[in-house]
Order: sequence, then C-alpha cells, then structure tokens
Amino acid sequence: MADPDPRSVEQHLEQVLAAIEPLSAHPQPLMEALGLAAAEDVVAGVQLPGFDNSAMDGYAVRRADVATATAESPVHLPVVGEIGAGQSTGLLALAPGTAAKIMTGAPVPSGADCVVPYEWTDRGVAQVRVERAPEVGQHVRLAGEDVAVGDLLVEAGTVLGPRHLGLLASVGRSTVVSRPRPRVVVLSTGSELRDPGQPLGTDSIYDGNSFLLAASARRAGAIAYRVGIVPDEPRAFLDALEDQLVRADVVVTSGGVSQGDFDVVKEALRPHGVWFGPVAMQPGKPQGFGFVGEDRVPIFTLPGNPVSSYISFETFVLPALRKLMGLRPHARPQVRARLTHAVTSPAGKRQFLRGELDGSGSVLQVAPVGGPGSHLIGDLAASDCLIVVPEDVTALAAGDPVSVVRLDEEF
Ligand SMILES: Nc1nc2c(c(=O)[nH]1)N[C@H]1C(S)=C(S)[C@@H](COP(=O)(O)OP(=O)(O)OC[C@H]3O[C@@H](n4cnc5c(N)ncnc54)[C@H](O)[C@@H]3O)O[C@H]1N2
Ligand code: MOO
Repeated sequence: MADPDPRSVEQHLEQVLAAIEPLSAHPQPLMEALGLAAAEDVVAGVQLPGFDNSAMDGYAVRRADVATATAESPVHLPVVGEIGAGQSTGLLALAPGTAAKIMTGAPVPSGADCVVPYEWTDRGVAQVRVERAPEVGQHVRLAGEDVAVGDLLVEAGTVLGPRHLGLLASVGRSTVVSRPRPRVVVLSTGSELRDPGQPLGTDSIYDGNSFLLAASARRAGAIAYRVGIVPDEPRAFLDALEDQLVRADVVVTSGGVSQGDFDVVKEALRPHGVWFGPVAMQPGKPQGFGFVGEDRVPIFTLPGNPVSSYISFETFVLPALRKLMGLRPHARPQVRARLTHAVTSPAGKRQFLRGELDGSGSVLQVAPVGGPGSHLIGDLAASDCLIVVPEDVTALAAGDPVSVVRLDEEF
C-alpha cells in the first residue's frame, strides 16, 4: 500500500498532543513527587518559624539588663533555667534581671528580647557573666518572618524540586497533589535482535533501542518497563503487547514500520486502527501512533534505526509524556548557534543532525557530529544536541545561524 502524503513534524505532534490527556492527579508522598508538576496551589497552613526562637546557643535575656556589658565591665545575671530545642521546660516567661540558657531553635521565653551567644559569656551555669550586649532582637528568629499563614508556597504547575519538597515538609505537608509518573512499556521488534550479554549470530545485532528508549522515558520522569525483544511475527507481537497493556499508560515500540516484507508492527496494528505514515523529517520518517486495548492505551511505533528511534522519541514521545505529567513546555526549548561547518539537507524534510555545542550565553557554536545516517549510534552518543535544519533549507554554510536542541538539559 502506498504511503499517504507526509505529515509535517508540527502536524504529527499536534495530532499526538491533541489525543493525549494529562493523567489524573492525586496526592503523592513528597519523595514520589520529585520532578512532578504540582496539580494544586499549596497555601501555608502554619507560619514559619512557628514561634520566636533562638538563632544561637547562649542566654535569653532582656537587652535592658545587659545594655552596659563590656569585657572590662561585665554584667552578672542569675541563670534561672535551660531551654533546649524540643525540650519544653515550662520556662515560658523570663523575669527581669535573670537569664535563661537557650539552645539554637528553642523557643524564646516572653520577656526576653535578645540572645547573648555563649562566646560573649563565661558559659556560667548558676550565674552568667555577660561581656557584650546584643541589640534588641539580635539572634532571635521571629515567628512568621519567613512564611505567613495563607502564603502561596507552590503554584499549580510548578515542577517540584528539592527546595519545594523541603518547604512543603516544613509546613507539615506529607503529600502533594500531582500527576503520577506515566508507566511506559518499551518493546523492540526484530528477529535479528539479541539481548546484550548473549552470543551474536552472523546476522544478528544487539538490541540497543530498548535501552535507548527506556532510558529516555525514565529520564523524562516516567516509570519505564523494558520488555525487550519480540520477533517479527504479528501474533507474537500482539501477544506480547496484550500481556503488557495492564501496566502501561503508554507503549513505545521500535522497528517494523517501514516498507519491508516483515514489518510486523504495521501488519499487526493497522487492523486495530493505528495510524501509520511518513512524517517529513530525517531521521524518523516512518511513524505510527494510535491507541490499543480496551483502555485505549496510546502507542508510539517508532522506526527501528537507532537514531531514528531516539529522535522520534525526543520529538513526539517526550512531549506526550510531559503532557501526561502536566509538565510544560511540552517540547524542549531551542537555542540559536552558529555552525562551525557547512551542512546539506534533503528538500522538504526537517533534518535533525547530531551536534556538539560550544560557547556560552549568546555566543554559541555548534559542530556537526558524524553524518546524517540513522544507524550512527556511536556519533549519537558523542553528541549533546540536535541541529534542526528547516524543511525549506537544503544547504547551510559555516557561520550560518541554526536552531539547536540541547539534549541533556532539564527544562
Ligand atoms: N523501501 C524502503 N525501505 C526503507 C524505507 C522506505 O521508505 N522504503 N525507510 C527507511 C527508513 S527511513 C527507516 S528509519 C527504516 C525504518 O524501518 P523499520 O522501522 O521497519 O525498522 P526495521 O526495518 O525493523 O529496522 C531498521 C534498522 O534498525 C535496526 N534495528 C531495529 N531494531 C533495533 C534495535 N532494537 N536495536 C538496534 N538496532 C535495531 C535494524 O536491524 C535495521 O538495521 O526503514 C528504512 N527502509
Ligand atoms: O527516516 Mo529513517 O528514520 O532516516 O532513518
């Protein structure tokens, strides 16, 4: 059967994103939520600090009682108690003319208005010699000075990082409503494939793609299940798929989608309504996308050439996973850089060349790495970005500006 007219990269991405709904949000334990998008506005239910407390180990005093203290003319005060952090002693108020030992983080008793650090005293137990006077409020951390009740701590959509999680825990939250990590099942098709560590035949190759794709999915924040190899037999493929659907929010396959006589994925899934066709890009021309099983699980059928598989993941699957997770932007941002060498590109296709970025700020240069061949996984691994040559451009000279996608950056 002849292929339909190619879709543009944008058209295919639009079709994919229009068909994907974010996963429903629910409360997640804080540590599970690292890297996920908050799906609620979190407002502080308590203030931080929760109470006036000491910033130093020392003595809580009234400034008026020690105002004249110097090394030459120290002030002596009776020590009426000791207040440790988390050790309630019942010393809630400090009488004039007295001092209370106080540890960092412990509540400052009412009446005290500053803390004398140990270093300014003789560290006395029954009586303390104060050799220097703090200012009013010095070494006291005031209740609510950091966070007030009602403050917006995390806005819905924020990608939760260590600092957000630390703050949420600090106001007593043990969970945060967020969208879960999508479960991504990765299947490689091809009777020529072998698992790494197994012996190779004369015509077999190792299955690199399932690692490339499962690692990409995990890097994107998903839970990746690398199922491994399925031979080029439609029944075996459908059985393997059926087995996996129960734990899949997304299925990603590689191989078996072009024009070959054994293009198993196309043969098995076309009758199930999955779309197959060319996208005007190189690598990554033959694509497939649709839904499988009773729960209509989205499936991406990526081409088998390793670089094609990887670039297809970056271009279509990654944005879909980000949408499922409620993350924005969906696609990686692009930067501009100047080419170090001339390149050529096929007319009518968006070409994604592999490159290496150098420089900083607005002065970036990008060097092409290897050729355009979609089997060149060695060059793919040596690169750190993709050089994007638009559909209507067939040649670029050294020094020309191009758009570049950085591959390993968080966004
Ligand atoms: N007559 C045509 N032939 C091809 C066309 C075409 O338009 N007409 N398109 C070419 C393009 S472009 C691509 S990309 C590939 C895509 O082919 P498939 O998706 O069907 O993939 P396979 O044929 O199964 O494999 C292609 C290539 O990649 C190797 N491979 C496959 N799986 C893995 C894996 N898991 N790990 C490592 N390498 C893998 C496989 O051995 C082949 O060398 O089709 C072109 N042909
Ligand atoms: O378009 Mo294929 O994906 O070049 O190699």
